[in-house]
Amino acid sequence: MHITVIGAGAWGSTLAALAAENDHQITLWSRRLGTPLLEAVSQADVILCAISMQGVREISAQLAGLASDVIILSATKGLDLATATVDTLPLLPSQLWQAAFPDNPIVVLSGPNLATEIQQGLPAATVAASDNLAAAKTMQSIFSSHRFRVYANPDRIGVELCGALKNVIAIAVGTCDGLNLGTNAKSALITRGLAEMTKLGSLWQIEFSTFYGLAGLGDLMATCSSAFSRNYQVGYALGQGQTIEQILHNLQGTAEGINTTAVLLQLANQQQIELPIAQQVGQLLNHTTTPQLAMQTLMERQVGIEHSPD
Ligand SMILES: NC(=O)C1=CN([C@@H]2O[C@H](COP(=O)(O)OP(=O)(O)OC[C@H]3O[C@@H](n4cnc5c(N)ncnc54)[C@H](O)[C@@H]3O)[C@@H](O)[C@H]2O)C=CC1
Ligand SMILES: O=C(CO)COP(=O)(O)O
Repeated sequence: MHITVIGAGAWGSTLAALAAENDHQITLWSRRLGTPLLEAVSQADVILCAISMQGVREISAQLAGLASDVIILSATKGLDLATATVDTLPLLPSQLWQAAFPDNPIVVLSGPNLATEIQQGLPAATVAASDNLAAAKTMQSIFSSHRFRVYANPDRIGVELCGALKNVIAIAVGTCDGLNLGTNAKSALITRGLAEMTKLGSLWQIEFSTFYGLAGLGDLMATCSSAFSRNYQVGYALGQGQTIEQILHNLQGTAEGINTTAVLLQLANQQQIELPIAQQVGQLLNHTTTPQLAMQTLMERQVGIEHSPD
């Protein structure tokens, strides 16, 4: 098949290499290359979008007149700040694609997939999620190999939401590690982070089981335990006392959790819900708390019942 990969960053180039290993024809497009976007997609059977969240709306608007059988595969992990209004939930990247191309099959690729490890040839598994199961299975056949296992899943929105939310928790867990607070604290934060993710998921009416799959718990574990994760790196450096400005100056690549935190804080405000971890991450990023105080605030919250929805 002919696959046009939009975005030649860490993830786009890694996915392009996986598909090329399976003898698919690849066109890699990046805004830096100067090739017209419409020319890059003119032969495509599949358009794989692996750019940062901030570019998805703009790029999807630039692509007009696609044949309705072109599959759109979204690999971005974020939430759209512009669509978080009082009456609507913020849109996920695949929903922006669906709005631009209502007749095309849309698939989301998400899972514990640190690009650096995959580039090193290490094994990994992921999820291709779509309400169009045939399209999800096509993605399985394009990307699966002895070192990359692709599971199909019908819960596109749930899988995609997990990928966006875990980045916020990874910033918190990175901060905890940067402060050297130990394994018990880290485990507590990951587990309560998963509870915060499922609480948010109920707004989208997401299947509980999705949170316990590769895109949920799987990706949460990977992102919260690896120094390759940019979100974890942001948190770790905050915990070590750096400012967000210093961190962003040195960061290689995108840490989507920063913008996703801003979207979640807006959502928490609109829906009048408490998101204890995201709220502390937001304050850290806005310089209105310190790493030590953020962790202390989480520890000193009123204790409650473990599996209560609040
Ligand atoms: N690196 C990883 O391990 C993984 C990353 N992801 C997700 O993939 C997405 C991209 O991540 P990376 O490739 O790692 O980031 P990166 O920072 O390496 O690359 C981002 C790419 O997006 C492009 N881009 C940004 N804004 C754009 C715009 N307005 N118009 C056109 N292109 C634009 C950049 O030119 C660059 O090619 C993120 O949403 C990330 O969460 C998902 C799974 C794994
Ligand atoms: O999503 C990822 C791993 O699955 C990559 O995480 P970072 O964006 O934090 O590097």
